[in-house]
Amino acid sequence: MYKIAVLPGDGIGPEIVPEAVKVLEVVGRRTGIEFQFTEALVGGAAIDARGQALPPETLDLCRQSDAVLLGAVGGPKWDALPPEERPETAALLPLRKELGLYANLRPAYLFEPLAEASPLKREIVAGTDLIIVRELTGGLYFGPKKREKAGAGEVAYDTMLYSTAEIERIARLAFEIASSRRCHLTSVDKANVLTSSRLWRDTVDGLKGEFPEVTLEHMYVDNCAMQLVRRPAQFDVIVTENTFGDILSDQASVLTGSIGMLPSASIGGQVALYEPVHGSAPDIAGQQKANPLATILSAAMMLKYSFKMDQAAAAVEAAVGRVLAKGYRTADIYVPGTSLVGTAEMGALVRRELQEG
Ligand SMILES: NC(=O)c1ccc[n+]([C@@H]2O[C@H](COP(=O)([O-])OP(=O)(O)OC[C@H]3O[C@@H](n4cnc5c(N)ncnc54)[C@H](O)[C@@H]3O)[C@@H](O)[C@H]2O)c1
Ligand SMILES: CC(C)[C@H](C(=O)O)[C@@H](O)C(=O)O
Ligand SMILES: [Mg+2]
Repeated sequence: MYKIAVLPGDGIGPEIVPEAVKVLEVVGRRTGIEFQFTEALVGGAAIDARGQALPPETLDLCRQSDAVLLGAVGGPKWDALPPEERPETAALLPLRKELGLYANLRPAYLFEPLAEASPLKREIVAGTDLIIVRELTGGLYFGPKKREKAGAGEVAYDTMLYSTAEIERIARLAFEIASSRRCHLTSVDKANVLTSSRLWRDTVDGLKGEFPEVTLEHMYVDNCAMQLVRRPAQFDVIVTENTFGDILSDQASVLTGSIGMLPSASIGGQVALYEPVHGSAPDIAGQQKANPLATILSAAMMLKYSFKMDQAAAAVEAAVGRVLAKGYRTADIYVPGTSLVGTAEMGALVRRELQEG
């Protein structure tokens, strides 16, 4: 039996997360493995109900679970709060930090039927199958920061701070992942300007000898942003700093048709956390327009990484592929000639394929 903490959060979270939970229920029935789901409050929903973005009982539940499934947090309702009380900084970042989730894996894979859904030409996106290994508990997000009065105005700073140990553990994981894939690792930094990037580059270089089968290249982040939309097929595994990885993964999502397609796994601690790359999408919340596939594919990553159920994970991915091949699309990936469906309908279609497959 596996215990799964379910944190729907805000905006479209309560619409997409149940679709992934129901997919896991089908997997449970088919494999005979019991999943026990317990829901908890996080983000704006927790601020409203408990006055705290990350209530202690939510953190305890996560710690006592075998895996965490999260929707998204934040939205305009809580935007006026001071930075330290916002759902993003008071719930999501501490949750990742508390659980020790230093590695965030963000695969960007193009399901072939979606080549038409990308605004980029088919010839450009063809062959997109990369994974961004984003450092998640250090860097610019977590270094010393301050905002204070200075003369007539104010000054503010954030610090991109890394230790050798922090870089080594994320880089080693990225080398290992590259080694299990197409053996090409791109380390992305801004070493022409940033001191922390110099340490990043030197540390990554220091691990090269342990992975002779992997070809390592270094790339500046600005060039990487350009190369991603020029020739994405050149990438296999990208390892990078927290903020760079955040930005590059949203960009990579466009290659796959939509940000509604990108799953993620945050690993490194006792309990891993799975969430779509996108946010709470307030502009479409409550309308059954959200694409649940990123969350369903995040659940597939849970099966693979937390429960070592590789076959079941592949079955979920294949079911998603078949639904897309049959022409069903949520609004974000819709093109004329395909069949427009809502959030719950898309979830039900994946489950039907899974049951039949
Ligand atoms: N992990 C998280 O919890 C997380 C991640 C990113 C942003 N956020 C928060 O979410 C809020 C909104 O942020 P934003 O608008 O910059 O980013 P967003 O990812 O929520 O939305 C960006 C755009 O993508 C669309 N989109 C996102 N997910 C989609 C889906 N599943 N299906 C279809 N369309 C989808 C939205 O409708 C919107 O047009 C903010 O408060 C932000 O801080 C949270
Ligand atoms: C909401 C925000 C703090 C978060 C991040 O930057 O990590 C989000 O953008 C993400 O990509 O998960
Ligand atoms: Mg982001």
